[in-house]
Amino acid sequence: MRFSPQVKMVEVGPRDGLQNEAKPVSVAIKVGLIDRLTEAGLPVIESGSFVSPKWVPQMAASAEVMAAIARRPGVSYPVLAPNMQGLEAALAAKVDEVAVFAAASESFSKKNINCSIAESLDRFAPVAEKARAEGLKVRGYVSCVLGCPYEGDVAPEAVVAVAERLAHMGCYEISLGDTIGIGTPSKAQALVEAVAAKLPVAMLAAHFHDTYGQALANILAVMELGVAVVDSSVAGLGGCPYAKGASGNVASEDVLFMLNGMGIKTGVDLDKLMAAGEFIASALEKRSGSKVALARSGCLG
Ligand SMILES: CC(C)(COP(=O)([O-])OP(=O)([O-])OC[C@H]1O[C@@H](n2cnc3c(N)ncnc32)[C@H](O)[C@@H]1OP(=O)([O-])[O-])[C@@H](O)C(=O)NCCC(=O)NCCSC(=O)C[C@@](C)(O)CC(=O)[O-]
Repeated sequence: MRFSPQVKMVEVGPRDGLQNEAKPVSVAIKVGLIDRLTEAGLPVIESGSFVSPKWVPQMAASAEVMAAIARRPGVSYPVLAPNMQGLEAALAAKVDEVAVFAAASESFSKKNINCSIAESLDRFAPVAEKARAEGLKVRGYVSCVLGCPYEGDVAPEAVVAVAERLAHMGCYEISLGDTIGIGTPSKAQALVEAVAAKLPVAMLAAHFHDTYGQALANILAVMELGVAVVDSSVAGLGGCPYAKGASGNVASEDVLFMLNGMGIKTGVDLDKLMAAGEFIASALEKRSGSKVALARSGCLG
């Protein structure tokens, strides 16, 4: 199959990236980051998470963030909502999209959201129903699609079962999360083939962490099968609080550099994206996790 001529880049840095920061990140910095990402032309910017502040303190001020960002018409600013309480808070914050997040591994589900996979899906169904009734789009995540930090290998059938349930409850897109970044291209392709046997490939997003340096290769591998939605995190921010040692998502700058080089359209401006990456790396006093950013700043070689 030929690559899609256009890829939708879903920026998850302000949520997936920042949720893992040990030191508090101020609302002003989060807003500064999201506004710069909007300026860069990203069509979707996951901007917060209405989860328990005891579980993920870094996302506690998501309502303030949502109130302060400059929302550009046509751009979606989703937030995570694990239950009705989260959805009510998201509705009060006037979000346009929510994401529910399940796992393909029982142990991860328990550690991450304190319930079994089946319980989580039963909990998400009314959340999705109400969100859609309120006019919101609903996205579904499946974590641990290529491996689990507690259980090791995860069978593609386990992922397929969860992805189907999420699709049936009305999720318009299913994001396949390699939470610990352990997948390799042939495994990523086998997974997408298994899910795409049941759901349209146009519904699938690649959400690959870069722990083992495989993310870009895995993205390319699944793009060969028709995947045209890619989640990424500016400056390669993040990890997962419930997957120790997992590094951030693949860096958005690196994904965009690859797509630009292949002539694939995204609508995202690399220079402005790099400016957003520099802003957050400097605010966090960290070196960027993007190879492109390091190369451009002369830090490589
Ligand atoms: C799901 C729960 C809430 C269950 O947590 P629980 O303790 O089982 O919930 P509960 O219903 O028994 O409530 C306990 C307390 O939490 C409060 N609470 C309950 N719900 C909410 C809410 N929505 N917002 C605010 N507060 C909430 C509730 O009010 C109560 O407060 P208390 O009476 O003790 O003061 C908890 O486990 C949780 O918040 N987990 C969050 C986990 C998380 O955010 N993980 C990171 C995101 S997932 C991820 O990163 C993976 C992904 C998506 O990126 C894809 C990939 O890479 O794989």
